[in-house]
Amino acid sequence: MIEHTQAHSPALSFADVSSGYRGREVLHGVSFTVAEGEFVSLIGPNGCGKSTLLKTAAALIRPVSGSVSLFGRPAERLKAADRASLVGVVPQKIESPMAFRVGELVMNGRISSIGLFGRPGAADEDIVERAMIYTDVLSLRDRYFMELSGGEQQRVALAMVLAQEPRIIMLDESIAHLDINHRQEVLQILLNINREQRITVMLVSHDLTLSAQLSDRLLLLDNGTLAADGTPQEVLRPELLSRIYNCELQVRTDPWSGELQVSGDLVTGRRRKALDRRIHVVAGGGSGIELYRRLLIEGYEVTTGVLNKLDSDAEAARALHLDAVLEQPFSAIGSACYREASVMAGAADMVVVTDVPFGSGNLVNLSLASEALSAGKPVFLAEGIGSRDYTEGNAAGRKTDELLADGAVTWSSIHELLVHLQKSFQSR
Ligand SMILES: Nc1ncnc2c1ncn2[C@@H]1O[C@H](COP(=O)(O)OP(=O)(O)OP(=O)(O)O)[C@@H](O)[C@H]1O
Repeated sequence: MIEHTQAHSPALSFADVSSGYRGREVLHGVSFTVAEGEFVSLIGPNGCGKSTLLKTAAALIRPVSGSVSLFGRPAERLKAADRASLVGVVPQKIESPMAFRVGELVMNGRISSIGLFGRPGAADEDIVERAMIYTDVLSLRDRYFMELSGGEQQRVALAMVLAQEPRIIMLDESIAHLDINHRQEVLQILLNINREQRITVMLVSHDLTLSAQLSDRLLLLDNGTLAADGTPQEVLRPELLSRIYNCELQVRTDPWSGELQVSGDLVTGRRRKALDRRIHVVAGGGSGIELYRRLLIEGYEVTTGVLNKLDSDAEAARALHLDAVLEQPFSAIGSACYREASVMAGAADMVVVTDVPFGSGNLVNLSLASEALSAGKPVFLAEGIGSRDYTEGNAAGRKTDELLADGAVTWSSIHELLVHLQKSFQSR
């Protein structure tokens, strides 16, 4: 253990940290502290910045602004050996030179203590052996690391970090490849060293139920900002999770254990029943792709148009086998295509307008929404059409105001839209 760490400083502290990669800021002004001895899980959707946060915490990435400290010491000023005695990281992807055998690699965990050119003593050998026994990799000692399975590699990486004897261990989805037996064992090891030796643990996990079960506290990241920081009860709120993960999620309390369980809706029957619900989507410029995908996954029939040929939404509609009305490339929508789309939208149960920009060429598509409202069909408009209005005299904005006055409803995320659609169908 190194000297000079502050007695009562947090194990990890982020103060207004922005960080990322060359030309790409991923974390934006993140602040939190982790007390020594806490077990914290870092959760959030793919790409929200969890690994980047871990790398920044372990001083592998230097923040663009703000400061990171480990046990009261500025992370960027720590020497490599000091850092290794404070932080051990089990990464998501493990890279190791081909020629390393497992035993040598785990012994590498001791380098910060014995020095690069020092010889391991009996105590080091014992620590390494213990770490390998704990993680069940002793029998792999003479195998080459790169020849091991994903789960075996993860256990060796954990053995190396345990041999390092750091004061905080960070694991980046490191249990994802483990079978259930080894997963339980690894989690138990982490819990034991956390409870018995007050080693701080920070775990990145996509398993929200498991995170709640293990952790004192959860940090929820959303798009590089901290959306919530609190106990599992405080953070695992269905509305918050559904908004951030952009899908419908439920949180239940297990009546026997009192533990929180997070789940989504899955249709698990052998044959999914067609919903027999048709949505016409007014899109363009790529604004429809994600919506088409989500509506199809939810079981809706989807039609779309009028789009221009070669538009990315038109390409997506073709790839997804959607019925679509297509105008010539780079041309204003003509009356023949409009009439065709009007028939198509007339056959749908509801009309959805995406956050497509409107100009004089596609303004007429908004009339599909007016027609649907006149026919008594629900219409859902992406928020902010007025701010993407490139028509003369703000025609799209004015048309939107009319649609809203006539009963159209706005949506700001696909998840919110899906909830609207479901409610509308239920109330019909
Ligand atoms: N080396 C890199 N260079 C440039 N961009 C990167 C690099 N590593 C990650 N990114 C980008 O930074 C963003 C955040 O990535 P990060 O790996 O931190 O997310 P994550 O929350 O850990 O995701 P996941 O749950 O999918 O593992 C992503 O958009 C990713 O593409």
